Amino acid sequence: EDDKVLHIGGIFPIGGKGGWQGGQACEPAVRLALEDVNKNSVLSGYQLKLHWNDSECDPGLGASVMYDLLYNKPQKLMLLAGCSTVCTTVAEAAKMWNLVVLCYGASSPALSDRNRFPTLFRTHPSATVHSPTRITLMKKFEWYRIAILQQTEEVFISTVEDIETRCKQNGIEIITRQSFVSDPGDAVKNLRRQDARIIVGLFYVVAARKVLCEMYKQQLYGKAYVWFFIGWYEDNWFEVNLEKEGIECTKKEMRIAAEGHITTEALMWNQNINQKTISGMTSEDFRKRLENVLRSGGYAIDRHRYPEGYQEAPLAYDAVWAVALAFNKTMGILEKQGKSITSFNYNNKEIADHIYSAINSTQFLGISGYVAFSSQGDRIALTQIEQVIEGKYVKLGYYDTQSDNLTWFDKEKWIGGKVPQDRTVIRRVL
Ligand SMILES: CC1(C)CO[C@@H](CC(=O)O)CN1
Repeated sequence: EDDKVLHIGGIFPIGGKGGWQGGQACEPAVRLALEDVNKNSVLSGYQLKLHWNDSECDPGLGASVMYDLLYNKPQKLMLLAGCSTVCTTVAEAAKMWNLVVLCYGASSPALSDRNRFPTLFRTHPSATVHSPTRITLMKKFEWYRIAILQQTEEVFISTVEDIETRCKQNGIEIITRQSFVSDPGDAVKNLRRQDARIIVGLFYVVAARKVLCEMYKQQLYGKAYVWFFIGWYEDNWFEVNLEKEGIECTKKEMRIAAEGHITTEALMWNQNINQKTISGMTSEDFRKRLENVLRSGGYAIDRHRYPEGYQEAPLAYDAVWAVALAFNKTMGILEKQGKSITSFNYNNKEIADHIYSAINSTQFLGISGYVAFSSQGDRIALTQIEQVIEGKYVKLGYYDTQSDNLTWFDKEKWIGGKVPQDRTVIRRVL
């Protein structure tokens, strides 16, 4: 009967053009999670039911979807959302309805602000999760003089602020910070003028192709340079869409410029592919189930035509488990007080606080690896380091920020046969 059902709202970026349409794979992943949670009776007899709509990754449309969900019965106990812009809008408003918001696809560092977003949690790591990894590598290879090249987008601006803070704490000098809106030509020229050798690049993949071609044209690549790029571009990003995007370099030139660059990214799929997670599935089991659901949704998976959000799908799947485990914990506590979670309403801060503290302390092994939240609601995640060696990405190691532990495979290759230096070394001939 209906009173054994717990209702939640969902806002997925599916249609539209701007930003990230990751709801295409994340909504199917959430469907799988609801199936599993309801089958495994994680909620001791209650069923979890989702009511959702498409935000197109547009904050205005996301807000109207949220109002529809809140002003139409049944009452929702919390909201799932994706895209940083939509999560910013939804999470800032949700506190007025005493709703926890769980974001499965939001990387913006700005969302770690508990004053603006008091009820926000995210299974998607903040973009700042790369920073301690980059710093660890700089210290490992003794690079204490670095430069930053960034696209002027909010997510990269707040990421650079985080890098600057950590560089200061670690005695690493940032000799220059160059930014560009869409044409990186002048910014790359300024890097050369300042004799930058170790450069952290922060931009979306279309801008990354423009940077790479500029690097080639201005000879800012090869044995004397180390570039840090973001690791979540598609694997062959530096060889595709060249004509379409008016890139003036050939595939060969792009490969030459790309050789040797290092990437950092947050791990979104549990790397131990035979390890059973809380659902009983391994991450490989999940991959097979997800790909079947996507095929039946019309995606050409076998031709590697994945929908957007495929990479982040485990974050959406695990978000539902986090909600179910938190609700189960909350119901246990409320029952002891002779209360019920179904008596929650948007003005009931007491039950909202129980749900908040239950999520805050929820930890489990999910498809995306160990799931736990920081005091700002951020996902605690591992990062992976790779390097392009002979045109292909090779795993160099993993980094765990929590324990400051670097797992290194000693696979790195330097074009000049030795670790590039962070500055021109004048050899004094005596
Ligand atoms: C790794 C990426 C692509 C970063 O942006 C996220 C979307 C967003 O932050 O709006 C999705 N995942």
